[in-house]
Amino acid sequence: MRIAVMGAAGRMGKALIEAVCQAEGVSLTAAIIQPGSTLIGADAGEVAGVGKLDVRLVDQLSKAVDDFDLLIDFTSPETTMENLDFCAAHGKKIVIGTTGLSDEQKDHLAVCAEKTAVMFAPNMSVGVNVCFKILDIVARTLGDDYDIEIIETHHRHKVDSPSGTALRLGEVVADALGRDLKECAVYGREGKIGARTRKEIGFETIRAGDVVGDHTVMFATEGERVEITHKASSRMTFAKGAVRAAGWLAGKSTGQFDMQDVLDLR
Ligand SMILES: NC(=O)C1=CN([C@@H]2O[C@H](COP(=O)(O)OP(=O)(O)OC[C@H]3O[C@@H](n4cnc5c(N)ncnc54)[C@H](OP(=O)(O)O)[C@@H]3O)[C@@H](O)[C@H]2O)C=CC1
Ligand SMILES: O=C(O)C1=N[C@H](C(=O)O)C[C@H](O)C1
Repeated sequence: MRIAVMGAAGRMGKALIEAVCQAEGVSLTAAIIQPGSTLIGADAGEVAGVGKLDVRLVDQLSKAVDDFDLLIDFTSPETTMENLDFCAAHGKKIVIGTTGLSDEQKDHLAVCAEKTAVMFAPNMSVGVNVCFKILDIVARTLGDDYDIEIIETHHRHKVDSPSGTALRLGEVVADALGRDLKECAVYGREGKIGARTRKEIGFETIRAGDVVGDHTVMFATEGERVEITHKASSRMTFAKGAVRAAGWLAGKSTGQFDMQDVLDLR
C-alpha cells in the first residue's frame, strides 16, 4: 500500500510518517505540506526526524496523484474536505483524523464513501476505542440516576473544542441512554445558571502546555462516582492506529468506516 501523508510537517504528520516507516506492508510514497512553506522540496523523513526517505515534500496533492493509493489526513476541516473530494474523484482511499468537522462536512463523508473507501475517527488510539465500547455498557447499566460530565485536556495549540473525542464520548453515552446530545449537551458553565438538570451531559475543556490528550467521563450519583479515563502520552498511539486503519482499508473499495470497524468492536 503506497501512502501519502497530508500536513506532513505538522505534529501528527511527523508522527504518521514515523508510524508508516515502522509498519509492514505500507510505505510512504508522498508527503504534502502547505503551499508557501519553506520546507517544499525537503526530504519528508528528515523533516519528520526519522532519516532520509527519498520522498520530497510537495505543496499540492495533485502533484502526487500518481504516487499513492491512500491518503492519511490530519489537518484542518477545510483542507480535509478538499482532499476528500480529490480522493473520491481519483479513486484514492482516505483515512481522516481531523476533528472539528461540521455536521454538513460529516454528511459529506458518506457521499464520498459511495465512490471510495473512507475511514474517519476522532481518535485512532486503541485505548480510546475500547473506552467507547465499555462506556456504552456502563451508561446503560447506571442509567439516568447518574450525572454525566466529560472533561478533556489538550495542549495549548489545539484549535477546536470540545475535542472530537469528547464529543464522540458524549454521543456514545447519549445514544446508550436514549438522549439526543444536541439537546442535552451543556458546554463550559459560567455564572448563576441554576442547579444541574438531571439529563444534561456537561463538557469541560482545559487547554494547557503540552498535554497530548486526556479524556474523562464521570458518572456521579448520591454516594458514589465512576470515572473512566484515558490518557495519551504520545502521538504515536494515534499514528499507529491510523496506519493500522490504512492497512485494514486495503480490503475495501467503497464505504465509510471508523476504528470500531477496524478493531472489530461493533
Ligand atoms: N483522530 C485522531 O486520533 C487525532 C486527531 N487529531 C486531529 O488532527 C488535526 C491536526 O492536529 P495536529 O497535527 O496537532 O495539528 P498541526 O497544526 O500540528 O498539523 C496540521 C498540519 O496540516 C497542515 N496543513 C493545513 N492545511 C494544509 C494544506 N492545505 N496543505 C498542506 N498542509 C496543510 C498545517 O500546515 P501549517 O501549520 O503550515 O498551516 C500543519 O502542518 C486536528 O484536527 C486534531 O484534532 C490529532 C491527534 C489525534
Ligand atoms: O488535537 C489533538 O491533539 C487531538 N485531537 C483529537 C480530538 O480532538 O479528540 C484526538 C486527540 O485527543 C488529540
